[in-house]
Amino acid sequence: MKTVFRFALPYKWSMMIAIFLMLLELAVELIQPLLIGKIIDEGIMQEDLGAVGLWGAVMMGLAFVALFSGVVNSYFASHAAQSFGFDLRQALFKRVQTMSLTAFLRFPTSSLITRLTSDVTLVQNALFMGLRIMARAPLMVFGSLAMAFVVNPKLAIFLLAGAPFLAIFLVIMARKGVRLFGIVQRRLDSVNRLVQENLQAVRLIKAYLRGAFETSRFSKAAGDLKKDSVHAMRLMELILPVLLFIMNASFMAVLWFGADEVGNSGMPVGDVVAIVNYAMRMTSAFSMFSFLIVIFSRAKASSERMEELLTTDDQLEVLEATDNSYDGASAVRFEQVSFRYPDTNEYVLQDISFEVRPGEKLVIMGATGSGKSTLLQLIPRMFQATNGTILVGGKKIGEWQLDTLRKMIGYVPQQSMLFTGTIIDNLAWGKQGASLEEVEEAAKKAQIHQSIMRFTDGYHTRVGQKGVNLSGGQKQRLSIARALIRKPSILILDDSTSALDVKTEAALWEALAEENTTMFIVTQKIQTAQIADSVLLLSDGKIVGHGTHDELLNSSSFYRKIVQSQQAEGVE
Ligand SMILES: Nc1ncnc2c1ncn2[C@@H]1O[C@H](COP(=O)(O)OP(=O)(O)OP(=O)(O)O)[C@@H](O)[C@H]1O
Repeated sequence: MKTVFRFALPYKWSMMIAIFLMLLELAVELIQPLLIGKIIDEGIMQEDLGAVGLWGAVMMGLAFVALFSGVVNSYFASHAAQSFGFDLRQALFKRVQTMSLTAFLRFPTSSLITRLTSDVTLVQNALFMGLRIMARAPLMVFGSLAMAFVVNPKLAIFLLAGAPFLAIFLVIMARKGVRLFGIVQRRLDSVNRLVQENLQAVRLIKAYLRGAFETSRFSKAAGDLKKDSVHAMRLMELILPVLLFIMNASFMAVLWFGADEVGNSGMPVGDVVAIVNYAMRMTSAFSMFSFLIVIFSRAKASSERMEELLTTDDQLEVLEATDNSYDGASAVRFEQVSFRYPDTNEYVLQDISFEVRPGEKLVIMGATGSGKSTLLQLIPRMFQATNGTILVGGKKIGEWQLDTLRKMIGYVPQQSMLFTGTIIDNLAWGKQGASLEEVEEAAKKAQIHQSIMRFTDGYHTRVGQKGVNLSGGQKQRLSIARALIRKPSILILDDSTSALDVKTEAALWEALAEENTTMFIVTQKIQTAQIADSVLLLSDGKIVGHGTHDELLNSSSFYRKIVQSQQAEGVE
């Protein structure tokens, strides 16, 4: 909890004022029964109306102090809790932004969403409730008990008798609560995951008529959430009846023994009334406890989940730079690189060595799952190579500042990803402060300018969520334009031209030829391989051929088979 509640420190003054006012409110409440006792003993029993008036006026005055303290306490408690929640959410979001892909594999997206939404809200509410009433419950219990002893120790002893049972019971329930609410939050992760997947795959689900199947999957996840929530809440609901039972037993003992003492030993009635009043206050404080235990168990479970995210150590290793200059000899060079994904045993890339010189175009081909995307992701250090060395501009990639390295690279992933907003927003996203001219220039090169101009609103056409109102080829070209706007020295196209027709693709290569950009192109199309400077053939994570189209035609049966299969399909 420490890491999470550190974010509350900047609001320590608001919290301290809130706590002070809470204590003031509490002190007033603790004095009230004493005054009731005085009204009875000095006023009613002595038939002294003046004393009733005096103590009554003091009670009213104190009630106003309590009212004022309560209102101002809420003001400061809300400020501290809301600001804490805001800062915590920002910090978590920032953490997610800087997290490596390795860490992303550890935290599924749905779980990240729950952590940034529901978990933050639960902890934020706990802080608010803490500042409003947390200290009240225990202090009210101890304060009432202490005051009861001041008034009449003989009767107060009955109130103390149940305390050890209550304390043990509450500790056990709090521990169980943290565990059970941790499970509830994980169930919420699963529900979020299903909602997210279903919303993303809405077309697929409709096309495959899998709506009913997905609904039943959702019912199962939501049912599990309900079952575990009910289980946790039922257990928590046990707290109040048990507390009330113990308190009522003490209460009865006070009344029974008190009545006896008033009759036989002349104990003042005011003492009994005051002790009964303290017992009632203790009971209400205990019922507050049951509520607080639920809130704090949930908050503890949630803060542990956030802490895991905030403290996960996944910094990419940065090597000491030996030389800052870009030697220009080779744009990218792999030296005996092997890679396996974190927490897996199998190497998906083995002993990969090749070199691409500045401005050259390398085409990577291979069967599905042969490691093409993985290889490309190593260049901008999305993942770190397990063995071997990768050099960019003659320098080990670990020696580059991550920002500098990534600024040099335009990366177009296999799946085009567009954000909700206009086309221009999406393109300018590639480079902060890009001008309209730069956007248009990139769009022209990516062969998408004319399509954009055909839209009624041109560059200001709104793109639906994930680009739902655009064709696959349009999305791909917009993604390429977004990468080109950065004027990258290295352009990585991971099967990003698959939806383009032959003519458009040829026009794209022609436009890109004017740039001195080093290109890595994953494709299945032989036409693209023909215009590349070299072709790298991958099979099961190993290089099985490397050379120009003509060289491979002579040397590689693997390559000839690809060519023949495309000729057979009439692609050439
Ligand atoms: N996050 C991951 N964790 C573990 N293994 C992974 C992960 N991503 C990919 N793999 C495995 O790595 C291997 C190579 O995958 P990769 O996506 O690089 O292949 P690819 O050649 O690009 O395939 P495709 O042409 O189908 O996109 C596959 O066996 C895949 O199962």
